[in-house]
Amino acid sequence: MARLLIIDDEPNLLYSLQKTLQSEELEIITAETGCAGIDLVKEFQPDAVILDVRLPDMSGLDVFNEIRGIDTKLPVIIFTAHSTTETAIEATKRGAYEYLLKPVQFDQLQDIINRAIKISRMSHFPTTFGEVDYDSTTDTIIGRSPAMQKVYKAIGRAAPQDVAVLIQGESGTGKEMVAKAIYHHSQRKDGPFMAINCASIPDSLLESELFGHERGAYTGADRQRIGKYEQVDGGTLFLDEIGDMSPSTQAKVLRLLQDGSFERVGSNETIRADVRIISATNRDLDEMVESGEFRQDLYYRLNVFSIELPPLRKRIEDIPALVEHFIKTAGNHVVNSVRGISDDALAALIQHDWPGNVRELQSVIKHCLIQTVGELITRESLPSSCLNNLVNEAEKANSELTSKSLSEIHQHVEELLSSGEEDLHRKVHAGIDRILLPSVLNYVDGSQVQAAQILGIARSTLRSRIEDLGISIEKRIRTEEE
Ligand SMILES: Nc1ncnc2c1ncn2[C@@H]1O[C@H](COP(=O)(O)OP(=O)(O)OP(=O)(O)O)[C@@H](O)[C@H]1O
Repeated sequence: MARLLIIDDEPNLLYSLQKTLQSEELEIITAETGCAGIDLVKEFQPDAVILDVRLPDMSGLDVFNEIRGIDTKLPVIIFTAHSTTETAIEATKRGAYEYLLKPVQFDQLQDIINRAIKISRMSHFPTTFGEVDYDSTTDTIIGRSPAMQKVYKAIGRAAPQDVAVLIQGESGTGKEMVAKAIYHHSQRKDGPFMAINCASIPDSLLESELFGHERGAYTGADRQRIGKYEQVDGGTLFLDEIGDMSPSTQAKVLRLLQDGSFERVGSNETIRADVRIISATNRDLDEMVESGEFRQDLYYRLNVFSIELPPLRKRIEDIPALVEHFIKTAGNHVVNSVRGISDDALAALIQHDWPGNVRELQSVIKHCLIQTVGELITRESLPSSCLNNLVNEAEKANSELTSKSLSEIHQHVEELLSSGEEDLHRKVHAGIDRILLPSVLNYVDGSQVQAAQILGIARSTLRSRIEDLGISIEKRIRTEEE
């Protein structure tokens, strides 16, 4: 369960925030003074803090500085009134996560809290690979397939070098986990970490989110805003879904990567920041560069080091370990008695093609934990989406049976080859057509129109094959009784 500390001297506000925000996933702790808040940061180690800039015993900025001294990575959301926005802006320049004007809108607050908690967890809890330690708070990348071993080596090589890294792979393959692992194994691991999902923010707001804006820069910009790039100075910025950036944002990000400088939207002042960029995308950037949708120069800058995450269907040997891992970890959220999976259920999971990759497998296991009554996940508790492939497998088996019956043809080809015959294509095809064409024609009572349709060839082709092979057609005339 995540923890949120709210430091505000208005008891009514504390009460209503506690009532509305408290949930099964979020515990709320409150303090009415700066000193009490600082003590709670030490004692409870919250995942995020909401801090009012005006407190009875200390200035908000001093409280913020103290909190930073305890935990540099703890996201602090500042509450401010119009009269104290300067202090809030100053705190954001020093790395506060966000500031919000009172009275706050609940939806906006909820969204910011969720994002802050996510960032807090990403920057506090390391990601490792190899052995899993279920007693610790580390997040482990599971998989020992050769494809994943390559990924681990790449993380090991990329992390200590202070260069841009581009992570590519289909959705749900673990790109965010890899980004986190690179950060935690880098020289900047004690510095700030921020993440922006370029696809989830409307393009008009993305530039402002990244670079900030001046008051009046555009309609609705009623106050200055500090961008994430400025806030994360000295740290690491994870740009997710980079393929979704507009050409104008691409141009600005290119400049950042070239000389580390940028301007807030609506300002001429050039700001410099020292930020390592890790980016990720599930889109084919090579193709986007070719079609002109993505700048080639930016692609080169982002792609100093590249890591490709393989789709799950190409590393099916990792499925048993992932299933075991998700049974153990998803069990923290779902009450169940499941200890393992039956062989036929596991076989079905291995045969599925996993378009949603590891994320899909994770939610399938969660589904199974709810559906399963006993200790083993069985085939009956799998969602139908995982069983579709079994039908396809059965079809494949049927076509394999047919090919077995055609093994005589194979033998015939071998004989023709060893006896030095020529014109093999015509001869072998004639053999097949002598079986195929009469069967189909017989099936449709001699109708060449229907036979051509079933065979998937032109009527004229069918006619000339019939003539070439001298096939006689028995045309049956249907009687009324039939
Ligand atoms: N190898 C792995 N071991 C354990 N868990 C994994 C692994 N790969 C992915 N996951 C889990 O699957 C989910 C999706 O992973 P993640 O968000 O890193 O994928 P992604 O590639 O960034 O997806 P998207 O492109 O949709 O953003 C997460 O819950 C993550 O913990």
